Amino acid sequence: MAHTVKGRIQTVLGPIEPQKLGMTLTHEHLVADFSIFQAPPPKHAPHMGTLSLTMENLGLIRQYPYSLSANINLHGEEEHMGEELKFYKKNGGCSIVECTSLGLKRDVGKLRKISMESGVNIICGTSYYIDSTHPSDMDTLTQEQLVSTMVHDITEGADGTNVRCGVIGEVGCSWPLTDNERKVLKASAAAQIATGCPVIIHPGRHTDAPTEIIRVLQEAGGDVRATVMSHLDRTFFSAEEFLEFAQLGCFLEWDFFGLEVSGSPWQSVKTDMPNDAARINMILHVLQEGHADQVVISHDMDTKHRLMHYGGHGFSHILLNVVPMMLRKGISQDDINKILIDNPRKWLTFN
Ligand SMILES: CC[C@H](C)[C@H](NC(C)=O)C(=O)O
Repeated sequence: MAHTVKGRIQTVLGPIEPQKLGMTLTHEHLVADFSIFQAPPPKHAPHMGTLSLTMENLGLIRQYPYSLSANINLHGEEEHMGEELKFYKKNGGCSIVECTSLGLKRDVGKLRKISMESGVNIICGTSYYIDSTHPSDMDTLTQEQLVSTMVHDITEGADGTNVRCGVIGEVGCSWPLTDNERKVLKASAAAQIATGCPVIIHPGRHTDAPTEIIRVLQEAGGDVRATVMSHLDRTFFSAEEFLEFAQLGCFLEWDFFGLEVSGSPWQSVKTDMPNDAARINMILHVLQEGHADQVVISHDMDTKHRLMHYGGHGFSHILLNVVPMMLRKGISQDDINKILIDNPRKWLTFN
């Protein structure tokens, strides 16, 4: 049967009607390996790389989550992920966009199993992550070959299964953008044109990166209004930067809710990671300037220590802790519904 998903949303269990999507986290990981991000240990704990995830070590791990090799590979956590998603559903959550793309050890068969067991809709991703995770033959792969891989993942199935991808992304970009990442961006735009599938981007760590990426996508014919720019809470640091970028018309994503440690191996001394209150304050400002239809939020769960099983905030953090703080800070329930329900639904519906 022809692949007919126009006007619907493609989950790992098949297409659904948009009104079935419900409350949605737009940038998460359930099955992925982020070992490429292993960071050096702090001087006071030179051997932390081989520690176990225990209560005694949790304080150290929360400060240096990417310095512990056991913390940055989510494979093998499927049972705990299933328990997390059942709790998420119990708290009103309905759907999750799982943004593990090629280069992060995606396994859509495991995602299908987690979705079946938890009752939570999962939307999985295609395209390629950052340059350092590209396949060894990326230099010789043509843009047409990249498009073909993405279109196959969307229309036939990924990883040798019949599980079809419902987003193109997260598409990985470094700073500066490499030639192969530029090729992948153009291929992602072409795959979007060919299938009507939405796009989600991981920008490089520079305030100029998001705008450059949008320009590349637009020049390749991409639909900016069906595109999410991720990680803006670690990329923009002033209201002016957010508001100027919002004029371009894509979705803006704050997706590190629950990460409340000031530092990270990649931030400079001038770009401290915000806490949740600072994220909400900036979102409130963007809403007040008329961009309520462009905001989406998530946790970007990419390490074990953030799971409840290991003493973390879990996938229900936004619903249980962030939403009440948003209301206390003056964000209306209508705008919260836009952020968690309406905007994800508009973004994820195939054109
Ligand atoms: C998986 C995301 C990257 C490790 C990194 N995360 C943070 C918190 O900075 C990023 O590039 O966003």
